[in-house]
Amino acid sequence: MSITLHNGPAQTASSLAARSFVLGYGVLAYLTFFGTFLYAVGFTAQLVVPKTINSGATSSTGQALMIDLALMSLFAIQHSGMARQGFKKLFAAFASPALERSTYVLLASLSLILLFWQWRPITSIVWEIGTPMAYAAVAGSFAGWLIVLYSTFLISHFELFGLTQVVSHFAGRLTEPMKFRTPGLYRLIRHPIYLGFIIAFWSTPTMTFGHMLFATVTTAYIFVGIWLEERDLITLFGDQYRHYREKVAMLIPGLF
Ligand SMILES: C[S@@+](CC[C@H](N)C(=O)[O-])C[C@H]1O[C@@H](n2cnc3c(N)ncnc32)[C@H](O)[C@@H]1O
Repeated sequence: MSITLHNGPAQTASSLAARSFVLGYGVLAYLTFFGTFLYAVGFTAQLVVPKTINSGATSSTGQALMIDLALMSLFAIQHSGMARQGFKKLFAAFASPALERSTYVLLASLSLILLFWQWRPITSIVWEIGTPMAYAAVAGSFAGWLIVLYSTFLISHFELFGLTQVVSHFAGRLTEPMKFRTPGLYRLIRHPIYLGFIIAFWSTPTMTFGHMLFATVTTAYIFVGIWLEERDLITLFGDQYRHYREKVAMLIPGLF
């Protein structure tokens, strides 16, 4: 639900220009996210895109390890830091809150683009699966990406990526804070988006050391992200989230 702001009949040209800027910025951020998402599929599955997790400039294993860990750390710091309520309050003191989610999405996408561009491959093989199981592994990875995308729609895709906020701002309405939702997969597990990522990153017919480093660090980061996110969700939704956490598994129904 949204609330209409009473701007009066004489909306000035400058306020229209400001609202158009916010809208354009949000659309640009969304398109950057969507392009980055599609590239991420190709990057990890090594399909279609020019630079993948197993290609690009080669360096010594030690150097590659340091560069890749630095790139993943940069993403983690940006992604987790800006997602916290404290940062959101700080942002609102300096800029329109309508821009907050889009800025978060834009900077997360840019740090991922940097990672894709500068990622150093480490191509020693950890496992290699022959056909027909190789096809199953590729299908598993695509299933993971589909779970991610589908789940974003379950909890409000366009709000998650900032478009709802900038469209509401353009229309002169205040958007209400994001609601707590538990449709579909969210009735089975609390974090289907993160589960989708884990499946997408680990399900591969050829696991190189570099790919395994990426999958291991991102999986560990997801567990830290869950801990931080659930702390915020309890602050925001209190007992509603506590009861949900008691009843619904984190990632695997019936296990944990
Ligand atoms: C990248 S999404 C990941 C959501 C969830 N952890 C998952 O893996 O499906 C992170 C955002 O979703 C929000 N969120 C998490 N669970 C939610 C729910 N059940 N309903 C609405 N928003 C949720 C968090 O507050 C956060 O802003």
